[in-house]
Amino acid sequence: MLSLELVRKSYREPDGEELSILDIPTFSVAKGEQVVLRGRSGCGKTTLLNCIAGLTTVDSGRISINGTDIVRLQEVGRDRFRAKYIGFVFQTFNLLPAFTALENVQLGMSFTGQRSDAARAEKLLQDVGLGHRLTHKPAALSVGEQQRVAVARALANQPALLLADEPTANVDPGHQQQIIDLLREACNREQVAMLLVTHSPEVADQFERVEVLEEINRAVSAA
Ligand SMILES: Nc1ncnc2c1ncn2[C@@H]1O[C@H](COP(=O)(O)OP(=O)(O)OP(=O)(O)O)[C@@H](O)[C@H]1O
Repeated sequence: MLSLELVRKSYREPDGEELSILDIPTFSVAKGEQVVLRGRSGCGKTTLLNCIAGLTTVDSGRISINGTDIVRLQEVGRDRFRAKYIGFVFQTFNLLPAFTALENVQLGMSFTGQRSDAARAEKLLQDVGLGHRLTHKPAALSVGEQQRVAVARALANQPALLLADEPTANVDPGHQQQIIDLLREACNREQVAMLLVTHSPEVADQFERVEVLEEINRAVSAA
């Protein structure tokens, strides 16, 4: 469902130098497959997720999701595609502070153009154990609860691909496993493919497929 071919991404340094971050000959994830992505700090994991989500443009290459090469889409088309097919759980949650937990999840739906479905949003929040926190705003939620809202929001549009960037990094150890279990259950239930970045060996050990970015990325191995 996800396949990358000859994907290159570099950043321009303040001194004008080009810094090559990604040079990936090939990488793919099958429908419903759950893959962990590891690698040293700064090797390009977040950059890769952002490229796959179309949040960052690549220099060249092909990123195909369900048969559509998102690199070839114009910005508006890419935004629509992302809203429809991709769920993203960020390390820092990125919840909208002025909106309640329920509204944050509903907003995840409205971006896709589908009618905002309060019943589904409520069910998603119940599934992550927050049925009693629907009308609370992020500031009134604990860090672990905020991350659970973010998980529910990422699933709101019934994505085909879930990208999770260190979703347990800011959560205490007691809640880490809960977040991982929630993500895995949701992916199993809805046949969602997942690419999960984590630094935690305990988390990585729970997955059948663990990829190390340095091993699939020529830019890093050459550095
Ligand atoms: N917008 C940007 N402009 C210039 N350099 C950037 C930009 N974003 C990231 N970088 C650099 O690209 C490299 C890869 O960053 P990235 O955030 O993808 O790494 P990472 O593997 O996710 O790191 P970590 O595990 O610490 O989160 C780093 O050296 C970073 O400083």
